[in-house]
Amino acid sequence: MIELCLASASPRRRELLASIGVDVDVQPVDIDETPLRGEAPRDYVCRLAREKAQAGADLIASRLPVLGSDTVVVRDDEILGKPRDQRHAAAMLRNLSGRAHEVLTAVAVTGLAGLLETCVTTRVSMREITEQEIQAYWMTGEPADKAGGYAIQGFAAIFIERIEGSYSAVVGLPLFDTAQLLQRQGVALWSGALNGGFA
Ligand SMILES: Cc1cn([C@H]2C[C@H](O)[C@@H](COP(=O)(O)OP(=O)(O)OP(=O)(O)O)O2)c(=O)[nH]c1=O
Repeated sequence: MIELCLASASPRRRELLASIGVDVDVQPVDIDETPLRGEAPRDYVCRLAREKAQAGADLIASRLPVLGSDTVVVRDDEILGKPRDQRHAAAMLRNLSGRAHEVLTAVAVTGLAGLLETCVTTRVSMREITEQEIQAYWMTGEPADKAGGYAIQGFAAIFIERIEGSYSAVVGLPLFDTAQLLQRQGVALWSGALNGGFA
């Protein structure tokens, strides 16, 4: 039974939810993703997750809970979203090469319990990446639709030395924290966890 609407075009988010037993109706939304002047990265991702969830709720006819989410890479307080083109992607990877950065993923869920939200920070350490690797990586097609221009779940795994935090959050949805929000909204997870935690 479908118990959740996913306000997202991201196949990763749909697959991550399926992995904990949550099938969704998909309702992509189109919101303005321009940061506000002086907006802190954390405030920005939280606002976008909320706006996606609310835009989804406004579009659907049913009263299903609606989940919106946003992921950004942050380096020295600068928000790195999706690359505009190859040059931009290369510049992002040069900036991340040989250092640690943070990945922020916010999740918001509308429902009977009101609008619930959370934001998860994961620290990702990358080894140094050569110019040749940067150019070759673009050709894989992977960077184009990913925050920071890389995919930890893909070829970029060979660049990532260590993470501290949530792997699933880097891929697009922190599963532990998301499960807690969904249970508070009464959404059933895999069958053994129907009423887990917050019943
Ligand atoms: C850092 C990183 C990001 N990503 C993805 C997660 C997000 O899908 C994407 C960041 O863009 P988002 O704007 O968060 O999401 P989206 O445009 O894919 O989907 P929607 O707005 O419709 O919900 O980057 C990875 O898949 N792997 C990674 O290692």
